[in-house]
Amino acid sequence: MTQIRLTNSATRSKEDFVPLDPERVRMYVCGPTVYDRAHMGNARSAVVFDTLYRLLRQVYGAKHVTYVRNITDVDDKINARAAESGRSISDITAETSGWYFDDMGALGCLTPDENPRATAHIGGMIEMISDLIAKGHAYEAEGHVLFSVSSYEAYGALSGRSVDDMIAGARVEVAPYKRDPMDFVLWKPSEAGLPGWESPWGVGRPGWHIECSVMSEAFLGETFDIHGGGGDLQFPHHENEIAQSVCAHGGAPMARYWLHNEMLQVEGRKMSKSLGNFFTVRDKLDSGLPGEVMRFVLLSAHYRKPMDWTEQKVKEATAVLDRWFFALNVASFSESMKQVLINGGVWQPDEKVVDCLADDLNLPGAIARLHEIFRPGQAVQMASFAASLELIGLINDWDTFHHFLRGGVSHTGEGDRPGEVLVQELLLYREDAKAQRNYDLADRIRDSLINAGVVVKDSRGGSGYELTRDFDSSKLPGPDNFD
Ligand SMILES: Nc1ncnc2c1ncn2[C@@H]1O[C@H](COP(=O)(O)OP(=O)(O)OP(=O)(O)O)[C@@H](O)[C@H]1O
Ligand SMILES: [Zn+2]
Repeated sequence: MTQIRLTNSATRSKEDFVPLDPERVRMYVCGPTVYDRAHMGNARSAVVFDTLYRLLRQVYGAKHVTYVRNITDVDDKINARAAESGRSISDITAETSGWYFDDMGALGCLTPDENPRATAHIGGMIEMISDLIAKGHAYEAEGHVLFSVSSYEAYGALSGRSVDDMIAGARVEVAPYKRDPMDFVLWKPSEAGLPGWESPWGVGRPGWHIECSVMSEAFLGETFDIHGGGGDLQFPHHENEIAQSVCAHGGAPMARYWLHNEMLQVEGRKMSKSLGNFFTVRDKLDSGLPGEVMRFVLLSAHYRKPMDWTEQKVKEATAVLDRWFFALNVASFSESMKQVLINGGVWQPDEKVVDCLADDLNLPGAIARLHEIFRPGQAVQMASFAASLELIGLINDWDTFHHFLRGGVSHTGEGDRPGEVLVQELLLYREDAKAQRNYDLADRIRDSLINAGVVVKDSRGGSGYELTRDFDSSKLPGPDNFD
């Protein structure tokens, strides 16, 4: 089995990934606060963890991986948006989360196995908060419940900072009801007009951090394998999640591997809603940019390095995908042909691509390898090439594939001649036939190619071809002729 290695923020080192239970690999990722369209920075996080999810499924089997990503649908930014727009909170959160799934889907992200909403877990939050109070890790003050940071010795271990550094470096809200400025809110009172739930501390609503502790436990248990999110969440959000979970669970660790994606930047600063320096995924989709191109741009940098979004990168990604998708030839890799290739054992991602991904999600390396193995017209290689693209989410279904080519991205392949795509299709079809030991069919396909002026070159790795000067595409039969 491929050994995955991951850089664990908690230990600041690259480690062998060993799941607690390989039959049930568990990952939790902090999802969106739903009051606005996702911007390209949010998309980077979603795409990175989607790619990790795909790798885990490849290595451990799709049935053996559980991916949970929450939806924060209770938050003061949502309340503010509702107040200024005159719309109801539930309208806004329902619409925005729908957008999120649509937009991330357009970027080839699989829907996580569980997508819990904070508001469906308020009961669990009240329970965990009561438990933290009972265990002496939290206290009530003026209708608020606060987590007492001094009650948890390891506070700050994830970000590797001392409490003093944290106070200096963060905008810590000083409030009269806090015993210590680092203490953070688990529960706060809600005035009329704001969302509120009955609790032992009066009508109120949860602070942000508690939802992730509660929902990860609900779906993944007290200790699970991977916790992910953007590097901007490492402190204080993840530090606080750990404090809550570890203290509620009698010292059991929360997640064993903490992964953080670096930020998508605009001129050196984090793309963010609050700075206003963002564009949304939807803007780009509406302007006609295919989701595959956006995903490719996002995958082209290492997830632990900051990256800028530039038009040059978009141009390059478009040119590469255009060449790749054209060579993969739309028509021949039909879903049924793919099944044939799968059954014949031909549809397997390239081993070195998998190895690159397993090495702390080295996507630039994986993409370099894809350039290396790109062999238009060589069926077996192209099947493995396509399976590799599928593994990193660049091909999801064949409709997406068609949509990309219809998306007005013109073909830039060098030197292709009319009918050449059909030659490639027929060669692929012949590879299938061989994989199924239907040599009679394979020979008939070869003869028809020779008849049209194609030199078929068989080698151990698959078949290549050359077009002679007499090549006449009108003499080629369609794959259907062989049914
Ligand atoms: N510029 C960025 N680059 C990479 N990931 C980001 C970026 N901005 C936010 N994220 C990540 O996107 C996910 C969803 O975050 P969320 O909806 O809370 O966005 P946000 O942080 O509120 O956005 P903003 O900072 O723009 O207000 C989180 O995992 C967060 O770390
Ligand atoms: Zn979280």
